[in-house]
Amino acid sequence: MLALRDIQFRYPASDFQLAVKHLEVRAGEPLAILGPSGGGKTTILRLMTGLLSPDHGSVSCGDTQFSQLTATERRRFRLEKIGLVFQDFALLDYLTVEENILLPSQFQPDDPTLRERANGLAEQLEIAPHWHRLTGRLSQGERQRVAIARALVHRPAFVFADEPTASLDVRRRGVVMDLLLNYAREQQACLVVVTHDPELMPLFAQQLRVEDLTAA
Ligand SMILES: Nc1ncnc2c1ncn2[C@@H]1O[C@H](COP(=O)(O)OP(=O)(O)OP(=O)(O)O)[C@@H](O)[C@H]1O
Repeated sequence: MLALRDIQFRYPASDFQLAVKHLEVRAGEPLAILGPSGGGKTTILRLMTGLLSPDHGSVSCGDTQFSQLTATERRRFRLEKIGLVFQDFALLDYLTVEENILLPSQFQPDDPTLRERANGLAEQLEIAPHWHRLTGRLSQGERQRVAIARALVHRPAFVFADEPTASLDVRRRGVVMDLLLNYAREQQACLVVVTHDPELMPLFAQQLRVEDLTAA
């Protein structure tokens, strides 16, 4: 379970602030984060993943509370337990699709099934034909799907995706959402998705509107 308690956050030298009294995301009960541009969706995702630290309150992923970890321990926790799809994908564009998908899992204990799983995800996400191409030479939609494969390949217990369908056509939006939701259900993972897409709302057990957080 992901839990946020009594969170207050403000960027240094900025008026923007967030407050979250209490929020829980359980396995199998995916959360959608909604709100206007600049409303704080990415900020709350960064708080949930330990990339930002709140000024007050606690964020826990399972038994792990980020504030009790050193910076190195947080990085390791993210590598092992979290799958993160960034809004700008955060790919290394001088590497191939294969290298981008498998890179984060290089730092984990040897898992002989990883390559097979990476191949399977590439097939499902329809990026297998690009396997040996540099991601810098792919379209935005193709790059977005590489980022999704990379986020899921190591079977993380927590998955966070920032507008993971923003660059995709309608059919592939469906493919990606099915993949994320099925993954969360089958692996009993916690899933949080930032989205602007109202059509996706019925797919989520919970919804969080950032407008409700900034007023506090
Ligand atoms: N590093 C930063 N320092 C100061 N202010 C920031 C920083 N990053 C974001 N902000 C501000 O915080 C607010 C929330 O930004 P955030 O990126 O969380 O919004 P968002 O809802 O994800 O927006 P979008 O839908 O456009 O991606 C914005 O007003 C933004 O300008």
